Amino acid sequence: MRRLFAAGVLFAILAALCEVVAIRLFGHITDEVLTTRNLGAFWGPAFTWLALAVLAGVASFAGAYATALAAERFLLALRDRVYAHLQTLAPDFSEKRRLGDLMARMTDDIEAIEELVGSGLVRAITTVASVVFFAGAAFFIRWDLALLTMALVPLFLVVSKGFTGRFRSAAARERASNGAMNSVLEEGLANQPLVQAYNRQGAESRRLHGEGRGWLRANMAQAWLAGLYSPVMQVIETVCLIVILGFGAWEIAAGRLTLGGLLSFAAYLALLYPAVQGLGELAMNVSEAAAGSDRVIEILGVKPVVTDADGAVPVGRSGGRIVFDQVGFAYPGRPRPALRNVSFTAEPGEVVVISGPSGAGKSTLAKLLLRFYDPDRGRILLDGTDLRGLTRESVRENVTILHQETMLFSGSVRDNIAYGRSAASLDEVIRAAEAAGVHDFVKLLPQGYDTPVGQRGRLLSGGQRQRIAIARAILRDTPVLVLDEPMSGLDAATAAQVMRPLRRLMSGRTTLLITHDPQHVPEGARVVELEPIPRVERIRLKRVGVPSRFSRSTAS
Ligand SMILES: Nc1ncnc2c1ncn2[C@@H]1O[C@H](COP(=O)(O)OP(=O)(O)OP(=O)(O)O)[C@@H](O)[C@H]1O
Repeated sequence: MRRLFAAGVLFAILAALCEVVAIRLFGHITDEVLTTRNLGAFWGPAFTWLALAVLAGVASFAGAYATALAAERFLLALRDRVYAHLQTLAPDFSEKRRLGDLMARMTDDIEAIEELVGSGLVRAITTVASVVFFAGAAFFIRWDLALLTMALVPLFLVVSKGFTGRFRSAAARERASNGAMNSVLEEGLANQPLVQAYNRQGAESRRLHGEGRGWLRANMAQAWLAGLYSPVMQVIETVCLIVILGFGAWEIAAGRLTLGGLLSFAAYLALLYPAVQGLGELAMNVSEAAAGSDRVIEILGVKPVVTDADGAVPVGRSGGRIVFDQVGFAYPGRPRPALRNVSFTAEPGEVVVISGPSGAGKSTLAKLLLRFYDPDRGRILLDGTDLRGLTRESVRENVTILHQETMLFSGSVRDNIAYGRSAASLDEVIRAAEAAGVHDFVKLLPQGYDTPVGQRGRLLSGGQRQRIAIARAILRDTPVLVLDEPMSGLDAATAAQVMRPLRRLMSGRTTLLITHDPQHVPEGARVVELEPIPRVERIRLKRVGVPSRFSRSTAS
């Protein structure tokens, strides 16, 4: 990639050099052919000029192509990297943020970084090189005239600096508005059934309009600055050219300069000033890019709360013995613990029911088992080994979770069932589907297992989605299973339909069944009852030193 960018720079410099020589030839033709009316001296320089023009064309094409290719590759690699980083953060990270805004960062704002360190840098180098060449050539013709010209260059830079600061703040507002607008769109479309059922279409449109107006204002501030920049620069440029021409005319009259010399000098200036102006514009582009890249760098700067320890080892297929040993945990930045002093053991193949009222920490317990977080106190053991000593990937290879809300991708039924084992054959998928009670309704779908399930599986019923998730879990076949309220949102009849495949799924696996509904507690299963930690209790306990009444574990 670096080589491609370097090739882009070299080709662009070659094209600029060709222009320098071409202008010199133009001066030569003016003095040797036009002024002297000697047509015989025309052809040599004319053909050289033509050859230079072709060479410049090829070089500029090759430069543009190499830069674009490098830029696109850079973008691809960067997007992959940011996405991979996002996937190392606990899912709560995305849940706390607005999805549309995150998506804007992953698309438009990532392009901004490329502008900054890729094609922007190439343009900066080539523009600086052009300035040096054209200025050098002008010096070569008449150093004193060139010096006069150079004296005016700082004027360009001062003016462009004034523009750049304002442009940057407008660009930052524009990036933020873009993210906000995307969020409103994403939320409004994802929650469309709610929006329409609650007659909130107008309110949602107004929200979008409100964010859109912010975006419009920020864009107009940028357009105003960009629009004003060129005319201001052009006026300064014209003043410079007039001064130079006037001075040059005087020099010609005095016989110290040829007409060809003055014309080439003016031609160099005609290229030099736009190049200097280009530097100013580049500064504005960089400001815009910096505003976007700040937003991406912010994501890259977030460290995952859990990483693999240095000596972490992968665990193979475990026997499935789970021990929670005096586990305590508070979410980062939350003073109040979500779990305190939780202890229980789940033997291989055993079903342990995790019960307790809403907010007691049941789902948090599942997150700790999957190592989205590590406990602040105590340990969680898998087959006797602390999870912290195992790689996260291998722990998750042993645990399958069925979330409260069924998550499906927009692919086919088959893709969704095979999500945890993409190499599974159709036969294996069908076997899992049969065990999960999916096969019967899939047979009736228009394209069978290839039928698309729609965005998040919305083309299926809640019970069907749930059973597809069960088939997915059956196919994944891990020794440990976590069922997080598997019946929530299902009516009694559908819950009954789901119950049988669930039992099949649970058989032979260590299962943590999270539920607060006693109806779904299998007979004979042990129950670990979690109680929420009241806000005041923590303070009282600290003062009087009463042991926690939190864990009423029946086990270990
Ligand atoms: N990502 C988070 N950041 C901060 N606090 C959180 C987060 N997730 C949950 N909590 C808090 O932790 C506590 C336990 O939440 P958890 O989701 O584990 O409860 P739960 O028992 O599963 O509840 P429910 O039965 O309603 O699903 C709650 O007080 C909740 O507000």
